[in-house]
Amino acid sequence: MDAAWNAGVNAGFEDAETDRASQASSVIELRGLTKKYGDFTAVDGLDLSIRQGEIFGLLGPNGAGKTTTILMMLGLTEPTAGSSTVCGLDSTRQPMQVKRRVGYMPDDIGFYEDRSGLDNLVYTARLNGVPEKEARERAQQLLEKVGLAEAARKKTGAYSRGMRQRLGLADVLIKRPDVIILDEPTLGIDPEGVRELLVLIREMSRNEGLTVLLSSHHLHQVQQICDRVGLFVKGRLIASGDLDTLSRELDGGPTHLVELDVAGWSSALEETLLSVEGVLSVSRSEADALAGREADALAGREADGHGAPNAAATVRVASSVDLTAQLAAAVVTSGAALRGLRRTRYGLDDIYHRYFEGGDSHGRTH
Ligand SMILES: Nc1ncnc2c1ncn2[C@@H]1O[C@H](COP(=O)(O)OP(=O)(O)OP(=O)(O)O)[C@@H](O)[C@H]1O
Repeated sequence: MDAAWNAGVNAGFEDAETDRASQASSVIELRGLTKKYGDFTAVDGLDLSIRQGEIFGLLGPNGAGKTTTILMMLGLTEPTAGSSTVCGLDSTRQPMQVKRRVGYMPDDIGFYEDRSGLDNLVYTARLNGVPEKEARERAQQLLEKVGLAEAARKKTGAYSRGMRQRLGLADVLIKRPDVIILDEPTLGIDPEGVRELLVLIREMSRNEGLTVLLSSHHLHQVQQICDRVGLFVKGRLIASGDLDTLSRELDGGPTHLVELDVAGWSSALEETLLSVEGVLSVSRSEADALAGREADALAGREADGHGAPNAAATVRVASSVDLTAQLAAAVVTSGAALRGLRRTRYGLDDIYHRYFEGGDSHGRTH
């Protein structure tokens, strides 16, 4: 675990030149940003640049310091040290100006429950100085965009969680911000609702050049829409970059995964696969391993380490180079049958698991 933590890289800032180039177009610039509560350091010397139009995922477990970071960026809490600049404005000294340029959607977004979605949006627009007529027009357009046109006149108290989140997105967009900050935007929404909301966020960012900072502890969601991800643990950014960069930079870590459906799986074959040069780990999927044990038990076999001669298994082989051909050859030469083969990308969840939980991909099913 410690080694992994110490190996923490900041792939977004490999050298000073890249750093300067990113600063030139960066919309969010955090330098040595630190927040202490008494002796406790919630955010510890955070350096981060986010470029215009980028969707950046701040990914970390509960209590990592994501919300505290966001509050400092918005000027809602003062840093103990360091600086936060958003759209060229100092978050601490110019919080009102920052607020005008940034749309913030907290995880517990609140609306006037006895007013309609439309009225809530118009109210927010008016608060932000948008004239009444324009506010109504823009509210209607946004409701259309987020798929709430039909519920526009319904009281928000009767909205589902997913509808509230979509209204929340419209609410942060109504003042035409340059940046939107979404804190756990998909909390409590069903999978289909999550997918729709993420697609919407991405579309809006792409169409309107919006810079998006999305805080989440949901790996798959971040992976789906973010251009770059920062892994945030115990107040520190231990790595940042796109997925390929992260995979490459987290030194020695696996970057390739091959999934093999094998008939005739045995521990001898497992050894053979492990001995292929470049293989870092071989694991059976959990569901598959259970099914295998059941099959062995039904066949009256003891778990003697040799497995069942005809056992079907799906195994995941991780490596730092592409070994697809070698692995297929190893299975076939061993006398087992290769029923299927899939190359999968080494995912953010694998990286997350390795860094945040100190594990490896052993026995994982996705
Ligand atoms: N006002 C405060 N006083 C003392 N400690 C605080 C305060 N606010 C936050 N913390 C602590 O700082 C740490 C970071 O909290 P923060 O809410 O920023 O984390 P987070 O990554 O957003 O987590 P979550 O996903 O659970 O919201 C936590 O340990 C939290 O208990």
